[in-house]
Amino acid sequence: MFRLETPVYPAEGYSSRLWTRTQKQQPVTVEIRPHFRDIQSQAYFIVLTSIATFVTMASLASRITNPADQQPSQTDDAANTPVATATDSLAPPQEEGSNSQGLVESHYDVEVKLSDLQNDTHSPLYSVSNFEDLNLPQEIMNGLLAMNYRKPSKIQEKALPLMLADPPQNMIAQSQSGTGKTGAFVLAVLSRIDLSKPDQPQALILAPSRELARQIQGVIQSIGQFCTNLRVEVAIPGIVPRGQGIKGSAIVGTPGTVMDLIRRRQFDVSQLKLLVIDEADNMLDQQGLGDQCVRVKKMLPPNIQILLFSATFPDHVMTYAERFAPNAHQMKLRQQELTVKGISQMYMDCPDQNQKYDVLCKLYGLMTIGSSVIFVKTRESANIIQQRMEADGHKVSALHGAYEGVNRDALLDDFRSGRSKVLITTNVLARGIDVSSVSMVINYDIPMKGRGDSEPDYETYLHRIGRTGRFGRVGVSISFVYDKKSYDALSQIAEHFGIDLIQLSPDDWDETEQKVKEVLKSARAKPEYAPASIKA
Ligand SMILES: Nc1ncnc2c1ncn2[C@@H]1O[C@H](COP(=O)(O)OP(=O)(O)OP(=O)(O)O)[C@@H](O)[C@H]1O
Repeated sequence: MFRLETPVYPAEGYSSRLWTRTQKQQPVTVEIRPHFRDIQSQAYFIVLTSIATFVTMASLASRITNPADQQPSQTDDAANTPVATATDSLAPPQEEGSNSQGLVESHYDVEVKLSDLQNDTHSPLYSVSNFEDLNLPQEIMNGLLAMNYRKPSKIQEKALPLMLADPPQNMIAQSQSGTGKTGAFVLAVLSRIDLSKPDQPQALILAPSRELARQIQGVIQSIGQFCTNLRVEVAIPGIVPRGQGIKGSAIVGTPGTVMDLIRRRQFDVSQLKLLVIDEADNMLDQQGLGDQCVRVKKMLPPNIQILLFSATFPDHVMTYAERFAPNAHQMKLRQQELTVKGISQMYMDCPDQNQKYDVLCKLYGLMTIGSSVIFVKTRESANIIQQRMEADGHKVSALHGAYEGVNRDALLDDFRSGRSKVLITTNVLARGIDVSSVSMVINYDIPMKGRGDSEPDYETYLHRIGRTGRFGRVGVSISFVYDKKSYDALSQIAEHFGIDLIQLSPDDWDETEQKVKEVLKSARAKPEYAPASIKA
């Protein structure tokens, strides 16, 4: 039996399955039904198109994890629209000096032995094979070696043979955040392209933001560093001059820009063999970039192989994805398996909205143990919080869709390199960003969606917190609640994913510090990790 210490709310008359209302400031112990754990201990299954083959892969002994993001409409990635109150959607970049490498974080006291995790049958990083078994060309193997990728993760091991089989077949692949999906499709891209035609686009990768497109370009270049003549270009706003063709065997772009380039005949798609859509649920959602992706697809060769990747595929998008990528092999996760065990999910019960800022400032010391990302709802609040924190002597930067592309690139590069350690942002960076030093994610505003922000945005929550705990590392997420609405929303998110949330109190900073440090200084992301206070 598991227990959760809950906070409680000033507002009257509500209760949730995970948290129960009680008198203000009086924690109450709630029993969490074992049901969710049982469900979690199943999961991850592969559905092959004709025969549904279920492969039990993981038993998530404890839930200590994460979620996601959502998107606006029609525009490329919300860049260059300097609307102060606007919200942004997704995004991510390319990291310098991060990854693989025994997962030793230089900035703080965290060491994860990847080999242990990859031998744990319950881990999404587990695999039975080695890269040698995947019959990859030697130059790609050399690239993996240089990146210190010793063993494939589960998604890489399972998806790659299916993606590379001939005749090519479509693929819809889901795996938790930070488990190597990018590596998986990059290996497919590099294996499929003909390096003797470096200027001829053969693979197109679509991503929801310029940051993620740049990051993916970097991963292709890194894994493909020994592939002679490899040329990878990005198709993002402001990069390709008018009238000039985009040359490269692999093109990574945002859908709006790619669409424009094809229409203006700056992008020769005639020889494209492969279309990859990263963050595919968001990209295909008609509320987001779906329309643009459909238009792009219509302009591509009809027999192109389509690969769709994401950590989340809500049911309504999955139906659509199956139409977009017909007869696809599918690798799916069950709902209760979506969280990453290395992420300890906490929440702070703030006295009221105004005091959220004070709580944030008090957390600053913990945020700089590693690097941190603070997610807020609007560009305007990102700016305001940045200005206030700077005025109060803290070093923070802000990045959102109102900035010019080059500024966004520079801000993210600074964050990757550790020149800046605390980044305030909107959902534009919620998806895909891979910066291994990120040890803390703060949901200053709980992600909401729908008309009037009427419901929690489950996927965005998962993607946001997935900016930490990358590939077996540990991390902490802290979600701020301050009223009934935010409390209920987080409660629903916890229930949706079967998460045990850990409460932090703004009245006891010693305890808060101890709980956070206990996670960040732990030796590795143990599957069963949970602070003693919430253990059975
Ligand atoms: N086989 C591997 N061995 C070691 N490190 C790896 C391996 N595959 C990927 N990585 C590293 O793990 C980190 C996370 O990988 P990646 O960004 O591909 O995750 P993802 O599943 O695409 O995440 P997200 O859901 O956030 O998009 C990266 O730093 C990457 O370099």
